[in-house]
Amino acid sequence: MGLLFEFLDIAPEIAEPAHPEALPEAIRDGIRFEKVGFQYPGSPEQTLSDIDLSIRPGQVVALVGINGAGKTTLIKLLCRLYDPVQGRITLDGIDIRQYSPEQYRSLFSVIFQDYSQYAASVKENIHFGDIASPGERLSIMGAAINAGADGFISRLAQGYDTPLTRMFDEGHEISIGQWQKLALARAFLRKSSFIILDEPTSSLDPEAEFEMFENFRERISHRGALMISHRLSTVRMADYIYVMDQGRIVESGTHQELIQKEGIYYTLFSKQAFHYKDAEAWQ
Ligand SMILES: Nc1ncnc2c1ncn2[C@@H]1O[C@H](COP(=O)(O)OP(=O)(O)OP(=O)(O)O)[C@@H](O)[C@H]1O
Repeated sequence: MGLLFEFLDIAPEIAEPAHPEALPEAIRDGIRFEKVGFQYPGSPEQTLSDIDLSIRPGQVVALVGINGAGKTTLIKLLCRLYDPVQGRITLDGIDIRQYSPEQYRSLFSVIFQDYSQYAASVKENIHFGDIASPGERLSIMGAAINAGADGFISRLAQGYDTPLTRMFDEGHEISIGQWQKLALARAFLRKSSFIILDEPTSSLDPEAEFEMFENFRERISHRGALMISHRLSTVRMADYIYVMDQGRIVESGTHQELIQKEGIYYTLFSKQAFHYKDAEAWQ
């Protein structure tokens, strides 16, 4: 089933439309959530309410909020692992329930916090999960460069052929941050239209995080990106930020707009900004 399901062992019932729409060849407007509500089957309460959100091609969108706010649930609906109970989600104006679920999901590369680590070579760790045909694949090295992984890979004794983990006699252990970069390279390798990152930088030190997101917008090119992060330094480089609380979007805007508002976003990140000692964080 590809990269998307690497991390998810759930497969709820999702209906296949009788006459599916063809996916757009090039995405123009992107994804829109329109007044979306959701309740997990068997759950007594609504997990998402009244969600309005959009992700356009080439745009980096961030989702922030305290634990349990509903961020991962929103991603599950975005990737059509569940359908809304109210409202709708559209891709270029068409309800996503009108597309074949499998084709629709192929638009997404998702990296969750507990991304996979394969006891295999660096090269194999990047191209596992690639469901595109060989002719369609971007080069493994290109994807690694895009993910900021090429530097450490080229310093390994056998470069891209280096076996990873000590399960091999000559296997190398790499750091969590380096595994994270390989997961990002895996996402870049696929010709997906959207990259979804759920806490992508939790294990990265500030320097590695800076490398990973330096010129990120240019590196995603025409793709749309949605990231969940608890780190101000990651979130503030997004084009647009949604703040969630108890299943609702309670604030949205650019970093600057949200700081000026002095609301929930401001409160969430004020302690972190103090640690950054970085005046820019507040601009
Ligand atoms: N499969 C499920 N069935 C029922 N309730 C669920 C399920 N998964 C999550 N929930 C509930 O939905 C709410 C939102 O959870 P979700 O994981 O979307 O939050 P989150 O904002 O991503 O949190 P975190 O920052 O901790 O990852 C929580 O109250 C959670 O307990």
